[in-house]
Amino acid sequence: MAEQREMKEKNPWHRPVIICITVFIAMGVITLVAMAVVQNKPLHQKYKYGIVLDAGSSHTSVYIYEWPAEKENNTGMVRQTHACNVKGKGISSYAWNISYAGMSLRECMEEAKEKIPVWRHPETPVYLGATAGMRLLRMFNAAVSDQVLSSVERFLQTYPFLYQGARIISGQEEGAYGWITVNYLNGNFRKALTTMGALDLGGASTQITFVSKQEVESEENSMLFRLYGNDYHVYTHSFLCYGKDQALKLALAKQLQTGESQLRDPCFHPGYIEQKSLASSPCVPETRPHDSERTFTHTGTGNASLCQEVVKRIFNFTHCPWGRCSFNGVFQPPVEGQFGAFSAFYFVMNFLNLTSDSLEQSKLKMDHYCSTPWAEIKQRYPSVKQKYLAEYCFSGTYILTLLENGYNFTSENWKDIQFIKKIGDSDAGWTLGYMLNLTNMIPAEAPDEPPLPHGGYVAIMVLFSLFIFILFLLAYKLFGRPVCNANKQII
Ligand SMILES: O=P(O)(O)OP(=O)(O)OP(=O)(O)OC[C@H]1O[C@@H](n2cnc3c(O)ncnc32)[C@H](O)[C@@H]1O
Ligand SMILES: [Ca+2]
Repeated sequence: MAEQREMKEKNPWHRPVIICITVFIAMGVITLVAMAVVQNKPLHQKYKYGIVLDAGSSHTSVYIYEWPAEKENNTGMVRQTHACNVKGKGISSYAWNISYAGMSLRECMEEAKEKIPVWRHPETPVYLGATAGMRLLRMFNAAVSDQVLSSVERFLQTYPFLYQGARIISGQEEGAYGWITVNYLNGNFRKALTTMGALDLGGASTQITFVSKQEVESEENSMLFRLYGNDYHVYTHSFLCYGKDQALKLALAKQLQTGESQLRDPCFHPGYIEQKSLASSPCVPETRPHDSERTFTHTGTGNASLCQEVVKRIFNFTHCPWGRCSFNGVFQPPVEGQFGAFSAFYFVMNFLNLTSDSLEQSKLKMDHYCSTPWAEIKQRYPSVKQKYLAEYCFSGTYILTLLENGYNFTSENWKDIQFIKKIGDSDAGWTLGYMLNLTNMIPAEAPDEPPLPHGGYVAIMVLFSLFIFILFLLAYKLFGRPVCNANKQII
């Protein structure tokens, strides 16, 4: 019994004071950890929004982007939350029906109003950028292109958003913003990784943009960006009239040069026959404004190698005033690194199932595809829009020729081209880069970041608190003598 009492007296856990102290320490540790968690927990996510309208030559798309409000200046935070395709053709097609240009955007803008919380509307910027279709219209008739822009401007101003302007962006901007988009979405700027080039094929123009270690001989093709503390010397060029719709017009015009009204075309399937007219375009010298439209009977013969010969004729590979050129006398350093190829590069290569083939395999597949009778193609793909379907043989051949003979990709570096539509949730294209630039969301210098991420900070707090607690207990066990015990002995 006496032994038991002695053990009880020696065992500090039986004393209320010790129990109280221990409970207080435990509560202190819990409070410390809880405070660290609460203090550093991200606040309830509040998002900000931005709207960009891509007024392309073939159609307009409305993109909504969002980013956490409190992380406005952190890169990698902006993502696309919604995309809406405007019904009908691009705004340049309203040249003779101007008042409807703005109205055509109604459905998609109403959708944007619903998707973005009402209280954010007044601070949500809206930008409209028009590309090659409007560049061509401006060349064709500058007054009319101004009126079309005014029509969309007036319409967009009727919305409760923060209207930031509607303008025709330059080919250089289009290329550069596409490059910014793909590298931003891949996190290449943030991590200071090697960047990837961007290839965009639209309806009326095409862009090539990449970082080159070699000197860019022509000033108009050279751009310097300082992003996130690093300098990027970028080569970019936009070929107006070399989008896939205008390239087809160029190819038809070349073949129709002989003045015949019958066109036997190797770029269309055997059995394909249509009455067509070559609508006027500033891209095709033979059909300058006011020329009467040329009507002809378009018959397919389906031969990919002959088609490639036709396509090659729309490029000038001989004239080059620089050290080296792509085509039409345009300077281009040798392609280097990985490339992301999007828009029609993706639509067409994806349809033809060529996104992971070698250059040689792709050519063989094109031979087979182009020679397939039109009736069989229609039967095989009943749900595909007939205009696209009829043109895939031409478009595929055009893409292979543009990449190999135009930009000088080879069998060796063909695998460096990735045909992409989206990166994460966001479409590859110039719009995101445009908005990031106009809202200053990619800083020139890397902002200071906390040395530890939130999770790491909390984990370290917890571990240290536990460590101190255990140390305290150990110290007590080894050296501690309760004060009340000593008092008892004196009495
Ligand atoms: O950049 P610009 O030249 O102004 O043109 P755009 O912005 O209107 O051009 P897109 O990238 O939207 O489309 C490029 C072309 O691809 C066509 N296209 C779109 N979807 C397609 C699909 O699924 N299959 C084949 N072609 C398609 C479209 O009609 C255009 O001719
Ligand atoms: Ca485009």
